[in-house]
Amino acid sequence: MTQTISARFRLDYGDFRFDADLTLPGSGITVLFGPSGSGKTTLLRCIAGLQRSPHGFLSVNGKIWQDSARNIFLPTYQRALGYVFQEANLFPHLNVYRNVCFGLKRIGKRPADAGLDPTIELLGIGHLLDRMPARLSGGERQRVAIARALVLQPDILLMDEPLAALDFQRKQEILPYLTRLHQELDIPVLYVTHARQEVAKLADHLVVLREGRVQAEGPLTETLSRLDLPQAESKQAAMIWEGRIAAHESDFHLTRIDCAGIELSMPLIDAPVGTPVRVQIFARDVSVTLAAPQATSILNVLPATITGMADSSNGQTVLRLKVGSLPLLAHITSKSRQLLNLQIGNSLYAQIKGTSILN
Ligand SMILES: Nc1ncnc2c1ncn2[C@@H]1O[C@H](COP(=O)(O)OP(=O)(O)OP(=O)(O)O)[C@@H](O)[C@H]1O
Repeated sequence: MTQTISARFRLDYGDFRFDADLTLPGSGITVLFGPSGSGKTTLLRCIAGLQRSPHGFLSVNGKIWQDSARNIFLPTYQRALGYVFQEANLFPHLNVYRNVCFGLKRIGKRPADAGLDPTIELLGIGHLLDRMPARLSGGERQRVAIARALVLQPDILLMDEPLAALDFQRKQEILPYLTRLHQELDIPVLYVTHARQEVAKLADHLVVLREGRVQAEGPLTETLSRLDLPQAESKQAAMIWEGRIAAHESDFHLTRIDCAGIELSMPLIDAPVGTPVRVQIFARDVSVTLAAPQATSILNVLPATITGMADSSNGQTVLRLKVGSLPLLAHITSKSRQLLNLQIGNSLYAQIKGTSILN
């Protein structure tokens, strides 16, 4: 069976035209990113069959859900999908347990057969089963909504800004559950967000939409390191590295992590050695030096090679570096680039302040 999602949709709303042709991984989290009105929800709605693209094709891990050329269009209820919205939309008159089990009757499954217990455990809602929705926090409500979608054992999970309605604190509470979901779920998840923290924590694959078209698409680090996209120049430009906790230096409140053989020092992470982590390194926090500094306060000085360079009109240059096998972006002034006479292929050192790296 082909473990991919093939989606081709063309839609005309008059002022807005949506035209996308995507082949996405059949597992992991694909984040749909893009400005307001770029077509992220439209894409999810086409996948769900809530919006019918007259010229469309959709297959999800080998199952054809739409093929306009052959006049195939499965209505939403025949598509094995879970859809989680910004608002949890729980039934107010049913307790958590009955909300979670609500859709099971329709698909003819009993709770035990639907893998209810692991889902409840995964989302940490076991202690809430008797509660009514009015007595749940926003984050708990969303966890229930995700559980309700997952017990249906869908072939794909669609999540449209599931954290957008939550305040900062609630977001921080729910993110670890989504990270677990990410590690344990083997169905594909399409996840719409505007929030870079969610991209950093959750994305395996990134689709950047702009004005109804796919501007870029690919594995996370590959896409984030593309210099031809406006995001490379933005103040928020960052690279995500995956690694494991190698050691703690508790006296200094530091943790050392190992990312594909590269060791980084960063602020203490409260988790055991060996725990997988994702760290975010902002391009604005990376500087370069041609010679290894002798005495520096900067803890992370990493041998690197320049693999790409782009000057912007505002006197800034974006460098794409390779550190071992990992890509890294650095924002420097175009003046520094000129003074150091930097060229593609040069070897140098990337310097990253330990305190600037985010977990
Ligand atoms: N049913 C519809 N009829 C006409 N236009 C529509 C319809 N649905 C969406 N649009 C238009 O399509 C465009 C894309 O909308 P969509 O909701 O997909 O964007 P989005 O990227 O999800 O935006 P946001 O981040 O604000 O949620 C918008 O210009 C919107 O006004």
